Amino acid sequence: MSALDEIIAGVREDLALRQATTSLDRLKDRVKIVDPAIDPMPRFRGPGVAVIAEVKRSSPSKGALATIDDPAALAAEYEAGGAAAISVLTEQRRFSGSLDDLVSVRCAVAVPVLRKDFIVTSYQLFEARAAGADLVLLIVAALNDAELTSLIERARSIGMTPLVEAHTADEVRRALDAGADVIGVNARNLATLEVDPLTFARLAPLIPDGVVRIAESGVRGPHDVIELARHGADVVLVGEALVTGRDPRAGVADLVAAGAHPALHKS
Ligand SMILES: O=P(O)(O)OC[C@@H](O)[C@@H](O)c1c[nH]c2ccccc12
Repeated sequence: MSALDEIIAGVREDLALRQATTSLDRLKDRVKIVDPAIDPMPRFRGPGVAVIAEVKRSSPSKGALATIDDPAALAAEYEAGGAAAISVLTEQRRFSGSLDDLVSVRCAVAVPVLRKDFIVTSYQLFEARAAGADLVLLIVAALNDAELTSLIERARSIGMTPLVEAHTADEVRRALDAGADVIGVNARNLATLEVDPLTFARLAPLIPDGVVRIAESGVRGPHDVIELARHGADVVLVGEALVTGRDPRAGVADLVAAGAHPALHKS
């Protein structure tokens, strides 16, 4: 089994437990009363490189990264540093996250919040929206074409923006065919968990102008942001470097400053 298959098997078990205690109808009722989702597009398409800062305690490849007792406080620091959005890992077994983390973060910041998880059914989309998420991650490698198309449409129908993640040229093509307008190029191969830093440069030319290009994983600092911007990144998504760094607010501010450099004018 690939690393991704193993993670998804665990996700499905945890999902079955939640489905047994909270009905879809109950989630739908909650979705009707939460604040409407915030549109991240103006921030993503604005000048400079937008930074999505991630609340990430651990990962299958690196193990424990940071304790993060107060995800809301961390998110507030990210926002103060200029983050355009906050990503919250909600997967429990490998990433030590939860939907409760997302709820706390949503209450603490005004910027859009991304549910970062392994979404395989529309139930998880309603959970995300009920918890206040504005964006959801959809991983092409975890879904067939029909599932991908229907999850994109369903996410939009309840106001959320789908961030569709690809790691290969074929996955970029599948994302575009399914109607994605925000594509995350993950430098990490989720089957082997290895990072190839050149992935974004290789795949970005396959993503047409008008579709938001997000570079995900392995971004260590301002230098990488400049390099990714040169290859057409509109947004960078950063976890490890920020949660293991000394000052999350300054860490985000440094990335934002690097991406705002006038020599990097976006078309
Ligand atoms: O911690 P990093 O290397 O900055 O990476 C962040 C983010 O890209 C990574 O957490 C991620 C990208 N795609 C995912 C899918 C599921 C879980 C996690 C991820």
